[in-house]
Amino acid sequence: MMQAIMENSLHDSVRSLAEADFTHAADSFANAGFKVRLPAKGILQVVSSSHMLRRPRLLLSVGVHGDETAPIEMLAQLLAALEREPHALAVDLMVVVGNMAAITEGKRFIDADLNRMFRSDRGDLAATAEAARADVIMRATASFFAGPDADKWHLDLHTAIRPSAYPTFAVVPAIIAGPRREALLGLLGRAGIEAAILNTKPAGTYSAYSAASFGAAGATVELGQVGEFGNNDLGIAAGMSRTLDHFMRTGRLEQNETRPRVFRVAQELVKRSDAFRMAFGKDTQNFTPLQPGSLIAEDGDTTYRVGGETEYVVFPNPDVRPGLRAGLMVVED
Ligand SMILES: O=C(O)CCC(=O)N[C@@H](CCC(=O)O)C(=O)O
Ligand SMILES: [Zn+2]
Repeated sequence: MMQAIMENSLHDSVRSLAEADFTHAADSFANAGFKVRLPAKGILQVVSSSHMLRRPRLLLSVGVHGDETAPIEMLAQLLAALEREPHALAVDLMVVVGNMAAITEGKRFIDADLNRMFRSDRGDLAATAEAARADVIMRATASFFAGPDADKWHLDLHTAIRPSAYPTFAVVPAIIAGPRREALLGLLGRAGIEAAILNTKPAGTYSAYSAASFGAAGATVELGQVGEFGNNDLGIAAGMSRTLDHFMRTGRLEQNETRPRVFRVAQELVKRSDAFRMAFGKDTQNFTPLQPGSLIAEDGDTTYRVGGETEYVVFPNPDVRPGLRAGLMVVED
């Protein structure tokens, strides 16, 4: 994969971020007077050195799944522009390149899905390579978000495996409520995110961890589909790129009336055994509607059926390990 990046002669900044090399960024922000920390490989923290300044804290993570490359390209461009004028940074910023080994291999994960490990109880995932990486990321996240009074944000940027009726959408931890949820939906709408799923089932994801542990307003954001470096349609991510650029340079969110279409999780499909079978193909596109009462999946004695209203299937994946989420069924909120 890295060789492919070289051959495509993509911009150096993409290669640096994909290889989690923050040397240039660290120098640039440090020379501009920021406190820069590199708590672990693939993690950069840039904070104001003035205690007087109360700035929003923004965490941007990419590559939590190694084959989801578009957000890496998008963020590399944003960081490269900021590095050229580092004084413009108006937020405290943390950048995480999630699963570096998987990025190098162009795979979703090496041993197991990193985005199910942001919790203390990992069951039989505890011995995987990704568990150690999750520990490192969680420690760095805790140090960045320490303290109760800051305005905290976390956008975990992904791409989806299959096509979607809404090419851009977000999964929003339902624990984010009230004005914080409104502000987050405003940010997502401004960024052109078409749908937002309110999720009450955290499933060990990174954005759910930041929300539950530190009160960060945030989401997992799907920006199009999985693709190789150099083959991504970054136009899909252009709205998010503009919105993040504005936020990082002003510390403020633009006013905005547009909101994503809001859904909420009606049921989580958990694969309990290798007998798990879905009633439709795993390439079924996200937000495909299923009629009330229809069969969703069978798993030994367990049968999943649509409830009393139309449900839409999101992330259908029967290939996950037993014990993990094999899909979400969502309804209009
Ligand atoms: O397209 C798929 O099936 C998976 C895309 C993806 O990685 N989605 C995230 C969503 C995380 C969340 O629910 O907040 C994931 O499954 O980890
Ligand atoms: Zn992902």
